[in-house]
Amino acid sequence: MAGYFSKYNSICQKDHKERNELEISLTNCKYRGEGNAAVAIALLKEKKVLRLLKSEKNEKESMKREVSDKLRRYVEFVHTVMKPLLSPAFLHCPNLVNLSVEDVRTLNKIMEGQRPDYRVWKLVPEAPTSAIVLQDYCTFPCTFPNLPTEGPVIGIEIKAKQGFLPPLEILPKDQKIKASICRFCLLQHYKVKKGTKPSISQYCPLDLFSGCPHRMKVAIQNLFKTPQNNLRIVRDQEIVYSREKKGSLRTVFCDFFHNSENEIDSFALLIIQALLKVFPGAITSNGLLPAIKPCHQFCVKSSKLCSTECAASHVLPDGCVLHRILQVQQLDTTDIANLYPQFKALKDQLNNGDSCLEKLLLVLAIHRGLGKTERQSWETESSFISRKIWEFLLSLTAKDCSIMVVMQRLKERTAHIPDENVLLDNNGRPYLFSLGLVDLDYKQLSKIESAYYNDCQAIQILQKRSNDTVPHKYC
Ligand SMILES: O=P(O)(O)O[C@@H]1[C@@H](OP(=O)(O)O)[C@H](OP(=O)(O)O)[C@H](O)[C@H](OP(=O)(O)O)[C@H]1OP(=O)(O)O
Ligand SMILES: Nc1ncnc2c1ncn2[C@@H]1O[C@H](COP(=O)(O)OP(=O)(O)OP(=O)(O)O)[C@@H](O)[C@H]1O
Repeated sequence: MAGYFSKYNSICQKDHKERNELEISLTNCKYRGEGNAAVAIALLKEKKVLRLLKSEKNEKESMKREVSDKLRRYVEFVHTVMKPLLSPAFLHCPNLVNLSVEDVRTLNKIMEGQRPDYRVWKLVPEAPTSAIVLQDYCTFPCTFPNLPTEGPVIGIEIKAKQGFLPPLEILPKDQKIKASICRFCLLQHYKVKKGTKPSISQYCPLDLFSGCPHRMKVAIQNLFKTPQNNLRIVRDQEIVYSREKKGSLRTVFCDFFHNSENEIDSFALLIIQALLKVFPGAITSNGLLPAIKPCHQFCVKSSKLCSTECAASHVLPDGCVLHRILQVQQLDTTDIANLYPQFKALKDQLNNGDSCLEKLLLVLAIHRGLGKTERQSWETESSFISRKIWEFLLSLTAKDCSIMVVMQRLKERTAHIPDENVLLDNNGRPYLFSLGLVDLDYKQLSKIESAYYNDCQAIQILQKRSNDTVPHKYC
């Protein structure tokens, strides 16, 4: 096959992890969490995570057999597309491993009683399979040996979601509302109605991506209040705070800080620092992506605490993880409302619909026109639309990925710890930290139709809820 999937076929072979390097046993493995597509099991000694794909209970045998192809694609996609786009500073490339039926049986046993009810309609079939081995981002990488740390290791996962609004002028008349309510907030009522969300989240991604410490703090406090699948906290490799486990945050932070005053605020400040930390290796000097558009956007749900002066001075610094994610998210320049009809027209033009288009997209990989809003001189109308589709899919991955932050108190600040791995609390006391990105799946073409459909449904529901056009009535 043409394109990056064939070009980088060797990556998987080279990085193939030996099964005997991993201890898959009831004592060494712990359920770490799951999403719609995959389940993650922590390997405690190895400080790795096994990511297994799930399938629907009645899925066809042939679909189950595709697991290893899907994972190979995943590894190649992360290595050749997402790593350069989101920066090698935030990604370690995953490996593939083959698992026997006994391994899967053991892993399923470990998951028993741990999985949330609303996820069990999918499972890991009891059969030999492949899985992905990732670094456990709730522990420190092995390149951080023997540092003077103490107290618990706290891992935080933030699924930040879409951090910008599409410009009003590009939206069709019946979708103008999308310029005043962000996609995350827009979809909330629809998801609650469908039963996939328990309640309306108080979190607004525009606050988190604002770069304003005030608004970011509100975003994090709201994540604490309604974590849904947007916030998880792991303490010493054990999940202690999530949608399913909402205990006391004070207990979570017990022994974590140098002193025990205002732990929750102090923790929010450390997270903000981590999210705004500049990693020299992540500064976008390579010109791969266009500059981000201003991030001072407000949706009807976002916090209004940021003053005018503050809005002018607070930006996401180039080289921080939020900046980089937002850049990739903003590859979506046309909005699905405009892209979907173009996608349908192009599919009709092509003889072989989806599969032909898939091939067209795969050769794009990291294209020299990436992110350009206008059609380039070398592009035909259909190659321009293919690029827009490809950009939308890349952007979708960045809108759905999770940021993993891990922290531990440092007894002292030693010279050989790089600045980029140290956070300071309000009293200037140091914490070791590290950061990574997970859930970087390649999004299939079918996502274009579902994204369009979901937006239309969500708009309808919102409009039904209130015929009043005053924006705050929507929430
Ligand atoms: O489109 P969204 O915003 O509803 O995102 C979906 C997520 O919803 P949520 O983050 O909970 O709001 C959804 O998450 P959940 O299943 O709700 O945990 C998935 O991540 C889904 O991706 P995929 O189908 O697994 O590839 C996500 O779908 P896509 O990002 O692939 O569209
Ligand atoms: N490398 C890792 N280190 C630590 N935890 C991880 C790692 N990879 C995954 N996890 C945990 O497992 C959960 C599920 O993994 P992942 O997000 O890849 O599943 P998914 O099904 O693709 O999710 P989604 O529904 O969001 O698409 C994550 O939300 C995270 O809590």
